Amino acid sequence: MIFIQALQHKGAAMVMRQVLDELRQPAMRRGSVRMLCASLLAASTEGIGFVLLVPLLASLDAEASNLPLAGFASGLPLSVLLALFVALVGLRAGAEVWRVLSVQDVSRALVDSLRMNAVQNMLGARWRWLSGLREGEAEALLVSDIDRCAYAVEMLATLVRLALALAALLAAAIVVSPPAALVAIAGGLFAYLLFAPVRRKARMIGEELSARHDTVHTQLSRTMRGLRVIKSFGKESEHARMLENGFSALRRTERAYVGSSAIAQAILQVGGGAVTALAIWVAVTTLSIPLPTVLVLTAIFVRALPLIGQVQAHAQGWAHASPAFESARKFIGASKAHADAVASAPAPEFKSVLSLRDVGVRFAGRQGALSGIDLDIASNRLVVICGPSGSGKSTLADICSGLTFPDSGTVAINGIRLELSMLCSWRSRTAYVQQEAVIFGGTVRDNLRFADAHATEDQMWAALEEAHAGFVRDLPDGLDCPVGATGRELSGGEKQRIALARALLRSPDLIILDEATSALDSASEKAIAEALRSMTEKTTVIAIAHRGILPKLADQVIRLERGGVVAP
Ligand SMILES: Nc1ncnc2c1ncn2[C@@H]1O[C@H](COP(=O)(O)OP(=O)(O)OP(=O)(O)O)[C@@H](O)[C@H]1O
Repeated sequence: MIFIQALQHKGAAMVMRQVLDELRQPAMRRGSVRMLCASLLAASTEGIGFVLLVPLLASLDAEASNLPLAGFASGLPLSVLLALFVALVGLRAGAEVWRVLSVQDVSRALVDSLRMNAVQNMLGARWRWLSGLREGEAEALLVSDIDRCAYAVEMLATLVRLALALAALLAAAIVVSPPAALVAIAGGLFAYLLFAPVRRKARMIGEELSARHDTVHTQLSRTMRGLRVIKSFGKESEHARMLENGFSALRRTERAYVGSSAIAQAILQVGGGAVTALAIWVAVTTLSIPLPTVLVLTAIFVRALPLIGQVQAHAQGWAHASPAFESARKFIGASKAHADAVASAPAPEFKSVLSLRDVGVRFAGRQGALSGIDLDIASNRLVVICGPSGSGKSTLADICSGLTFPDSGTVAINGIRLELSMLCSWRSRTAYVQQEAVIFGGTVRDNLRFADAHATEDQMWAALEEAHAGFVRDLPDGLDCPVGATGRELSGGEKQRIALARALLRSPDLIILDEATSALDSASEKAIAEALRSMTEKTTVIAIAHRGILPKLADQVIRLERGGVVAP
């Protein structure tokens, strides 16, 4: 019955299967078994404790010696019976501690495993799929959704414990008086069915709460990303109002959720109380059960009532948190379905020419981003790609760098066709610098070593000089100056120059710059453009640039319009 309730929301059976699949993994199997054993131990001690009440009453009252179980443990002095009782309570308390710790271990292990699974599959997915992810989608999933999975497991584990405890109490009631226990079961089932609409409403509010959480998360991450634009457009108060509306809608739903949970619990308590009263009335008036038995039964039912209330609360908690499993599994499944090509073959060194023949790229549900591209890019040249926004420049750069594999046509290096299996190897021969230069936390040195873990101090300074990033010498601690999120905030131009130095340290065959000089002043841009020109002695440079000095210095200018090459 408990699980029927827990499984009532849409697709819940599938989610339950997914959770059980996760719990069967070797890292969690032992913890899950420990969790189950502790729950069984706690539940059975509870049931035995109540059954022990019968000989306890029998030892106190001569009338109680007629009870069905009075003979059990007869002859034992009161002190021994009480000591047994205390031992059982102690055992139950110990089992509960063991259970809580096991649940923590399992839920944390599950979160770590899900998160690592999601991260690894995401990092291993094709760029084309990654670039199409909704803004903030992966972060929301990796941080909050996966944390909600731990909560769902805790809810489920508690539901199991409650189910076992209720089963033990029911077994105790059956041992004490089977007819009265049957009346209570029938009454309980009736009350359960009667209050189904209340539970349904509580579940719907739980689902609405999940949706509101997602909305607030998305609004917050969009605001954080757009702070500069919000401020420059003077939209601070408008945005604050939008967030306030989101927060208050969340609060209202949270209140409704708490209220509906409390009401559902209160109704369950009242219904349970009525069922208990009915069972006692039937026991005394119709079944003529002796008063001491009725007392023990009452104690059992009174203990069971709050447990039923807890079942309701935890089933709601599970219904609220378990959809996070579906999201996590869907994300992992999608990343796997878009897994990058396996790196099984080496790509040739770029010695003479990179050729594209009739290359086409089409994103799902869109017109082709590129079509019929025929190009030859000779090695050790400075090549500029230009064209209007959306004409396919970044897509072409992604094809050249091996981040994207064309849907049609071929790419060849020195006449050797680039196969899907060579893509990873080819990528390792290229370096990419994007417009929004990415600087990781840590020091300048850490950022440079990202490209080459064994780069020497001299190599790092040479790359920095070549990228016109001499300003690093003036930073406090130079190469060891903390930068990025954990340290000094660098300007857009400074970041671009460090990103360029990092790319150079990789000694690539091909270096691709996607508007990577856009944040520089004209003097720095000129200096870097000249540096790029001289870099062609050892590498090939492809730069996406709309204007400025780069197209003038280029050996080859490729102009794109609507996904096709046109005359420059
Ligand atoms: N991951 C994606 N999913 C769907 N469509 C995409 C994706 N990436 C690019 N596109 C679409 O492909 C077309 C070419 O995009 P691309 O980014 O290559 O153009 P671009 O010339 O670099 O544009 P811009 O100069 O504005 O950066 C555009 O219509 C774009 O919307």
